[in-house]
Amino acid sequence: MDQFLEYVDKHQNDFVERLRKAVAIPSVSGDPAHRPDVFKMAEWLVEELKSLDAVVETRDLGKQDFHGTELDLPPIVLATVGTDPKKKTILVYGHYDVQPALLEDGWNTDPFTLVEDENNRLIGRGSSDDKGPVLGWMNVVDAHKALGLELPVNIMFCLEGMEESGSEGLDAFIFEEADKYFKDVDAVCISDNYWLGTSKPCLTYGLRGVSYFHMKVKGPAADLHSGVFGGTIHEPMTDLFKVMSKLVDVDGKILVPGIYEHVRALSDEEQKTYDDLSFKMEELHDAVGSKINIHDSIRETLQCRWRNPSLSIHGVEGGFYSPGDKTVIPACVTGKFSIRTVPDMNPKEVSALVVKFCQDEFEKLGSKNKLDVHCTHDGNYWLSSPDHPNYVAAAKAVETVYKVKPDLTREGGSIPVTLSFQDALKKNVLLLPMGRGDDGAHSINEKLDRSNYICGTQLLGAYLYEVSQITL
Ligand SMILES: C[C@H](N)C(=O)N[C@@H](Cc1c[nH]cn1)C(=O)O
Ligand SMILES: [Zn+2]
Ligand SMILES: [Zn+2]
Repeated sequence: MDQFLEYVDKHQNDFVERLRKAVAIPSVSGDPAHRPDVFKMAEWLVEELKSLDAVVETRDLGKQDFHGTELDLPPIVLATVGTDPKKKTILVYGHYDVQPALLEDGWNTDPFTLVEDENNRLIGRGSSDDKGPVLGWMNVVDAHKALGLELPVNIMFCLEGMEESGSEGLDAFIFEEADKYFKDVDAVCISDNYWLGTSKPCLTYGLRGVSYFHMKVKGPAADLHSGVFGGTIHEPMTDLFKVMSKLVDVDGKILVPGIYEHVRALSDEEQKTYDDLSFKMEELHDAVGSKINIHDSIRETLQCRWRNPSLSIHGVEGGFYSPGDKTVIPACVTGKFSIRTVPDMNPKEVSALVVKFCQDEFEKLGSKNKLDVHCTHDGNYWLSSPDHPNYVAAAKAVETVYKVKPDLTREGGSIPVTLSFQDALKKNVLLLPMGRGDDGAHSINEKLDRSNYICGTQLLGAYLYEVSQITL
């Protein structure tokens, strides 16, 4: 393992170049205009994996209905490095699509040009979520190939291009392939989340689920002049804002009746898991870039992030948003919001409660406009245990590379495929993040510190050595 660790350290710049090439492909899955780039990213990965002597194949997932338009779904990239029956097989999952990013959103540099700043932060969309970690696994294979070293395990890659847009088609694929492509898998490792703070690595054993909603209000046949029609018609945007304002209060409490009914009560045992975490309020302030926290204690803040549901309002499609003062009445507007779900909430029940509440609130307005509200995608929460040998192996790897014991964390974000792998393969799934809590995933100026990318590559490799030695 020492040879490998040393090689990674010495070849940092080669690995940064690999990340530069990946970031340069704007593989935004949520934007149909970028769909060809998502395909380009898949092709780039295929070539890169082949150059590492992996046996690579792609699987077509069919079509997506994108608001009435048919789009091709990007392929699943599958790759295998090694098939030695005497070795364990570790399945690594990651995604090659990214969130949207525009310079005018407030980025300091072009989001799809990797820039290293004076603090050795590698800035670019997808650097942390999730191109850096995906390339981290490839760097491990690369280092072994260059050194002529045998990998301690067989590695299987499963890379998707729709994670940021609901992972359409992936669940069915995993269940279908559980006894086929994935039949030899011994354990799963996913590097697609973040440390709690900025200084200490963590192992993550829980995720929130997510249910995403679109609420469309339409009335006039086309956008109208507000001077001519203002005050004479029911306005879609006014109706939308009225209903949206009923969803959540300023302290984050969700106002949809019944939504908290199945939220699991906090046990004494769970209470203890919030002690001794290396996270300070200042780190939260730094990550947010402001002191707008609802709760003053770390304990409450983390409970709200990890084990309580939350509702966030994301945006409005169809409204006027450009600079200047356009006096328009938008004809059709769609409000977008999501609920992060937790044990023991049920996505179908959540959806039914939300839809009924919005319809009831709209009804109360007495508007003649039309409302359509529905859940566009959902994914369940996931909760495991950090006691499994897969986690023990990862904790040893953290100690080898970082000389500290990792924090044991849950995550407020969602990776619905985690639960699918666990249920379909009946194997343990570990979340082993590479990036820091202040990386700004989904935000402007997303970054991955060079040290996290390089030590993260070492960590993923060290984990493979440790897991090869342990009885799972
Ligand atoms: C935690 C992971 N890196 C992530 O960002 N997941 C997304 C998944 C998602 C679901 N709908 C849209 N994106 C997230 O938690 O928002
Ligand atoms: Zn991600
Ligand atoms: Zn993401």
